Amino acid sequence: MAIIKVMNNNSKKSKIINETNDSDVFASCSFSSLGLHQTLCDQLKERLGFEVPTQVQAKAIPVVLSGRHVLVNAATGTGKTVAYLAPIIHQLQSFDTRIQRSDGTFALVLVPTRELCIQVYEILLKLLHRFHWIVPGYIMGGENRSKEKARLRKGVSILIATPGRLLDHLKNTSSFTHSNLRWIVFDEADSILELGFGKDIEEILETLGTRKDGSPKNSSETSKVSGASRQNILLSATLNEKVNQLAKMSLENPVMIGLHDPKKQSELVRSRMESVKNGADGGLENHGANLGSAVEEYRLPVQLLQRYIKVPCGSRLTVLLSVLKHLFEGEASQKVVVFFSTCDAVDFHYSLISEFQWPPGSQSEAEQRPKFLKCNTIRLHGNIKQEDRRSAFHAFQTEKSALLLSTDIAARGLDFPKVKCIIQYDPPGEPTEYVHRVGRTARLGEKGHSLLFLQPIEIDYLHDLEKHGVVLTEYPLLKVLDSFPLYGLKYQTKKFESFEMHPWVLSLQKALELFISNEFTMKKLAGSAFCSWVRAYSAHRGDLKRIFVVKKLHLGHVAKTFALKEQPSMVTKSMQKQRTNKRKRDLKQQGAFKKRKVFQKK
Ligand SMILES: Nc1ncnc2c1ncn2[C@@H]1O[C@H](COP(=O)(O)OP(=O)(O)OP(=O)(O)O)[C@@H](O)[C@H]1O
Repeated sequence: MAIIKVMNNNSKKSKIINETNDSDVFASCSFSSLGLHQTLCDQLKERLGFEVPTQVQAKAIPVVLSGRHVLVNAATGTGKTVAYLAPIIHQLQSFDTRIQRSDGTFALVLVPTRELCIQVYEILLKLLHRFHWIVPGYIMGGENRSKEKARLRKGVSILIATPGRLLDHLKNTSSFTHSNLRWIVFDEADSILELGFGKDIEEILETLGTRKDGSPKNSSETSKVSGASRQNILLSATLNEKVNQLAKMSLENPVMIGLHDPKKQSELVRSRMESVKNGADGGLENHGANLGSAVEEYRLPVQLLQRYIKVPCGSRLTVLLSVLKHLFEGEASQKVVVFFSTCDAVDFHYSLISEFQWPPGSQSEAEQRPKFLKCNTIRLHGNIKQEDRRSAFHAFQTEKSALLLSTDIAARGLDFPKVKCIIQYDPPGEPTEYVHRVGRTARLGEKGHSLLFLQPIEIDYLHDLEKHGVVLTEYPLLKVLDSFPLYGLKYQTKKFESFEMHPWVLSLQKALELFISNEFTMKKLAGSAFCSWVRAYSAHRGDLKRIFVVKKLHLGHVAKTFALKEQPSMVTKSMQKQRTNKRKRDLKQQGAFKKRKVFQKK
């Protein structure tokens, strides 16, 4: 019963991670006492400023050093990256014969996004400063393939990769040596499958010959680490069926770290017993992980203040802008992330925030009027060019005060220092997504707060979160709205039937609509954002369709959230597109295209 033993040991050694004070976040031991080489401990201190390990590092490092397969489940921002990088580096530097570039790749770290790829690579670079013979590298979508090929040909000892690009090189780069591969790490394990990389992962594991038994595919291949078998490591802040799937696919008799609360343990045992009873299993020791199907209780940092804003659809935009204004005017250095459901929505809000001025006035005084929001605004999403994505990511990392508008690209694993507030303007999909999004703040014991926007018709989402032990309180919106001065108008009464009737909201909405209607480019952006937002809303899956019901939306009110006076005709638009396509097809068939070209040349 190795799994249970380890979990019992862990629960004796440490307290639950989600506490606020340092002694609960950090372990009372040193990195060297965990068995790490002194030079590596020095690097952790000098390059990263890490004096002592976090609780999860203290638990995971010895287990990774032992060579067992591991599943680490720990809250966001608890230091999971170093928990696997440090022991891998320790092992690599300790080989009797120094490894060489020509030995190829020893460790592979799979991550779901390009930004996370760069982030892990940068930490790795720092840790390897004094181990120059261990070569770090990364391969990911959007980068130059031939340059990557050249790097792989020369040899990369520790390779960080996104799954699609890795598979591409496994198939097409014959000089990519991986016969010495000893570690495969799945960072943000649940997300890798959620983002649709499932097939790629199966193929990767098949190609690398490491489905569970860990033996290299070709036993005749000489291995630098002969005798040592493959070790697979899975890390995630949330557990769900996807992690279960990946664990079953890749882990053999794993040690579970973080699954130490009694509820999870008994779930694990129960689901194991059921499998045994059904004849599908032989016992706890000999099989892959199974996390059971019970509803998982999420572990969020307790210092995280979680609130929701219940706001009618038509007032969402004005409320968002007001809350942001309140935050940025309240504190000199403020770092906020706002999550949107689509790239178009990010683009629209980015342009709006960058250009909208306040108080409203005539065109002639436009140059003197200040911006409504005085903050450095950055945007990040998948349709931005790779170089711009990279610089946006770095800009938000280094800025002391900034606003990041992003899709879920920024939800997983990204470590932006000092983020104080997370706003989920468009609600997340699965509750796990909620956890990862809010996990960008309140990291490693720091303070942070989060705001979830919900329309009155969506309020049941709170019950879904409650099932996972996540309880939110209501944000004092009225107090915030009342704090804004109105130009020329006075608040008649403090009681409004709905926020839509609040004088501040009314005047701001009017100014926004005027601004959009006068700016052709903005109107176009708003139209595209509206269409993609409705499409994303209707794409909610499974159980969430019960809460996010597109038919219950008043599209006129949705238009108001993009400061449009009326809804753009999505139907007409798509019909027009269909008609144009059909006309083109017909013309092509008749050879009319050619004739027209000849005619034009004349
Ligand atoms: N031992 C340590 N001492 C001080 N700071 C640390 C230590 N370990 C990690 N950190 C810092 O804690 C933060 C969170 O670390 P990391 O990104 O590895 O967390 P994570 O658990 O992987 O989070 P997520 O689940 O969001 O991916 C980072 O800023 C990192 O630099």
